[in-house]
Amino acid sequence: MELYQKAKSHAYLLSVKMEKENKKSKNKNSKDTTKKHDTSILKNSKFLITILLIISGSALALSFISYLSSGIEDQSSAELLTNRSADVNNWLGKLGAYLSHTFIYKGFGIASFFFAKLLVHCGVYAFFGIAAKRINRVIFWDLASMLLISALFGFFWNTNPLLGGVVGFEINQFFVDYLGTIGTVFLLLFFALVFALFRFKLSPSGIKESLKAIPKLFKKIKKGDPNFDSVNVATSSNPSEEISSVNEIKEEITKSSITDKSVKSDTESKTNQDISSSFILDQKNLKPTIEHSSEIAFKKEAEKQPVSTETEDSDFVVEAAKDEDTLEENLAASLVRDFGEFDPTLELSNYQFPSIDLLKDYGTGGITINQEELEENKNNIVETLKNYKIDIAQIKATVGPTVTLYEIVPEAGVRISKIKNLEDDIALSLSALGIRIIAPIPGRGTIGIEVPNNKPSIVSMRSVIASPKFQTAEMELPIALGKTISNETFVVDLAKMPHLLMAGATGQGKSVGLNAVLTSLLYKKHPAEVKFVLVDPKKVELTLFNKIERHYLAKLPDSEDAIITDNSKVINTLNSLCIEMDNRYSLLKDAMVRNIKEYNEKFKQRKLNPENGHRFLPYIVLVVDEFADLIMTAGKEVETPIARLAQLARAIGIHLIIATQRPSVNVITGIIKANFPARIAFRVTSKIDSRTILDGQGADQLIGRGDMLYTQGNDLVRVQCAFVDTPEVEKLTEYIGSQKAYPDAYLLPEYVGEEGSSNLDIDISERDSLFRDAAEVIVTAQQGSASLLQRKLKLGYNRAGRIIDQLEAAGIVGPFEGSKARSVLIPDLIALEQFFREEEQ
Ligand SMILES: Nc1ncnc2c1ncn2[C@@H]1O[C@H](COP(=O)(O)OP(=O)(O)OP(=O)(O)O)[C@@H](O)[C@H]1O
Repeated sequence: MELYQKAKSHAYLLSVKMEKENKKSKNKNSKDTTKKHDTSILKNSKFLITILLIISGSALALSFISYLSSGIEDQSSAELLTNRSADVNNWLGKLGAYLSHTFIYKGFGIASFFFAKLLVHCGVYAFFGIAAKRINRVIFWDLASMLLISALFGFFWNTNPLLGGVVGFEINQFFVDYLGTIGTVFLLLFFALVFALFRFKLSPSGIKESLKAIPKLFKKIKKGDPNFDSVNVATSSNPSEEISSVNEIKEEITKSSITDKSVKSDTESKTNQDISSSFILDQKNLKPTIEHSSEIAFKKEAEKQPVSTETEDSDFVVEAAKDEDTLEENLAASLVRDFGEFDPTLELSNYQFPSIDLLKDYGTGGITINQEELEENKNNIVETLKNYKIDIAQIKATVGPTVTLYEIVPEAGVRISKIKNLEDDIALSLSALGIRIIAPIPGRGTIGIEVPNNKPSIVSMRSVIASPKFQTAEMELPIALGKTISNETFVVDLAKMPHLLMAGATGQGKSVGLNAVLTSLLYKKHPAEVKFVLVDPKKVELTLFNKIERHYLAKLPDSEDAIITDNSKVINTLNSLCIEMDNRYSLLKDAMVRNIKEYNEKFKQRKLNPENGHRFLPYIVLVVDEFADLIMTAGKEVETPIARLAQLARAIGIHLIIATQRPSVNVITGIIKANFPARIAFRVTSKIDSRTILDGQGADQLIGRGDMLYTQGNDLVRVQCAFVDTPEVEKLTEYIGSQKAYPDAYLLPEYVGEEGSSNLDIDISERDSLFRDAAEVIVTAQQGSASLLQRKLKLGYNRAGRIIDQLEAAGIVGPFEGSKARSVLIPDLIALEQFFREEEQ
């Protein structure tokens, strides 16, 4: 029975999904028909423009040729554009003569051909829909060529005004006036060199290589190397040389093929001859330009096509297998070249990171050292130890924001455990709370006694955010937790932790700690890079973050608030995160990478196709403010997904931060503890609690108000947590919230839990209050779909799904039918009325 119900709920889910997709495609279709008309007009006009460009470019080239051949004759008539009866020689009439005269004589000389070429080039590019970037490149280089060639002709061949045009002449006059003739020569040569270097991407090493290649080329020609292909020839500098050498090679190749394959049939040698003759014909057009080299490559491709040879036996056809085409250039590389790397922040490219001024400066500026206090404490420590016959060789104090560390080196022969046992006695003599003895301090060879300062100073969030250590941190998810005992900013990477457990008695600074974590991430990460899932059973602690919902928060598709305060919704969110985790793992598997960092890197380099479901993956940080409360109300239902996420989510960028007041073993269970190596302990009330959270004592000796111990599996570090007050968080979230945001919060995958599953034996008394209305909607529309109910009755997904199940149980709609909507078993409203009346009897 259970199985049947499960299968049914699954099938039902599918139907709802299909329904949605159908709806989407329908919407799309109706939009398409309205848009179709517009797009066809657009396409036609685009096509007309491209044709116009090609035709006008070709016409311009023809008129230039005609102008150059009939030349000077038309110069005067060109002035007579208004005179209809005037005779002109230009093939394109008066307009052709006028344009040619303007471009060639008054303009750029024969370099004006570049203009005609430019028109044709742009037309062809636009026709094939080649990226605007490449068209811009062509325009730039053609205009630059025009100017340079015009200037060169204007200077070196200034006897004929048609070569350089007025522009070439004027440019040179200008330079000659200011630089003299020799200066102008150098300048022009310099420009020509710069042009050659950038246009043809020549480099000194490239030129050297080409020079070196020349002797090899000759050797190959002499040997008649059949592998020597025409593309190599195209790079040689002298075109006439190329043509003759290519012909030589062809002869060589034909000769060798004849001698090698003398046994071949006549028909075959005929084919060879055909191919070689077409090859030679091709080489006639060969000039050392890029266009020609690609033409040759194209010919070669053509030669690769299957060649079917008919032998004497007409039934026997020999077909050579076609070679596979190879991609000349890596697709991803060409995409990156054309569009640049993918930028995840592009959608909110104007997003301004919050400035440090939003945070309050608590005016402490640093630590105030109280010499008297230091001296007194030192004497007390030395004296107390002396009372127990422990002599000290050396003592040193390091003043931190809340505690001072006294490092002592005992005389030789003193047992360390002896000092450790004196913890309470030292505390008594210093009459201070929270004395902690670290014996020995790992790696220092000393014993540490931490004594709280009389006047602790507040570590402001502002000071830690502004610290170079945080600002320059090269971490994925840097968190500035506070300052260590030696007053150094303490920055950790949440991505490395990979999950964080926070515990401490009430009022000891957990909420401030969570705010410090979130603030750090807000200062360092763009909204596209990190998303928060906030669970706040206390309902008041994290509400301020509501303002940044559409920037930084993630939520379930059907939930209204992004911040989850209702424990029953947490279960759905956690399960949804598990689905997101599974989805991300399959994306990673598909991309053949091991973690989110590599995946995003690959995605940025456009190596992953968004059409295959790939997308930029932001980090997801799940924050639970009161975990004990969750465990109390939901128990295993919460523990299982949390444990799953904790075990597996590290590689795919989901990190958990869990805070709890009660670090007892039934809250922080073994399975959770095992997966949370990074832990923060604020002050706790008992040694047992300290042991639960830190696997050792120490947390019970803290002094509270943000004094904490941090461990990542090995050493304990005492840190004073940075303090960030509610008004500061409010300012910060207001600043971010006032900026342009995404249309919605980041949507997690849909999850329908137990409550959404169907139960066919639904009791009439348990029917939804909208059951009757829903039945009417369904019968009127004759379509049994949950999304219809959602729309018409403005219901949430789960409730609509439940009503559909009840309708099925009542026999109003049929069972789930895959992609189709469920059939409606009652034909009209009258029959429905009848149905209800019968049911009531
Ligand atoms: N890092 C800190 N520096 C200075 N004072 C602090 C710091 N952290 C906390 N405090 C003080 O302690 C008070 C209580 O802190 P907080 O609200 O974070 O405790 P909590 O552990 O979240 O308590 P609860 O579990 O009852 O919510 C704060 O109002 C503040 O005055």
